[in-house]
Amino acid sequence: MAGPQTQGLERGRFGDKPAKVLIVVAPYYREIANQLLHGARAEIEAWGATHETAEVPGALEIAPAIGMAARLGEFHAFVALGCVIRGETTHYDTVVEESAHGITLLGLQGHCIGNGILTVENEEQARVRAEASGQDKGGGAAAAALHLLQLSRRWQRPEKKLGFLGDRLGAGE
Ligand SMILES: Nc1c(NC[C@H](O)[C@H](O)[C@H](O)CO)[nH]c(=O)[nH]c1=O
Ligand SMILES: CC(=O)[C@@H](O)COP(=O)(O)O
Repeated sequence: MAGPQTQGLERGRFGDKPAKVLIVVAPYYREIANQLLHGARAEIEAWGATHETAEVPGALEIAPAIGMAARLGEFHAFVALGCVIRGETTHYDTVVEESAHGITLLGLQGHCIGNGILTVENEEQARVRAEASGQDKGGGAAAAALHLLQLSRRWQRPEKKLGFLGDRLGAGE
């Protein structure tokens, strides 16, 4: 399993209805993006979930794209993939901070999102972190998103599924 081994949460299939994951990738550095995608897709499939992929121009567009897709209600979890490499100006700081901030805001709205946007000094640092056979940050981001989905499903109260009837029956009190 990619990423930190979260205690008590193992890869679990999501019942008979596989989870549907949207990967939003910014292929600003195409080869790095491909490595991240490879790791993320392998991890999602290991969880018994399905995936679709959407490309955006750069890391700053990832959170807006996820926000648009989340409003469709078609996907259960999201994975953000990209690579930001420091240049000569302070633009790096803007791209790094705002791309992460946008993802955090969406997560705080209850969306299950894993952040696999690399923020590095050079392409070698990116390569080591992107390779599925290396640090596999793409797989780690996918695992994080699916852990959040697993938690959300664990915490869903049965009466919530019953709706009005559950409230009337006082379930869960
Ligand atoms: N420098 C990098 C960027 N910059 C582009 C921005 O993300 C954005 O697409 C642009 O400002 C238009 O809104 N993006 C990356 O993903 N990686 C970089 O290193
Ligand atoms: C992360 C960036 O925005 C950076 O690649 C842009 O490079 P520069 O700061 O040299 O314009």
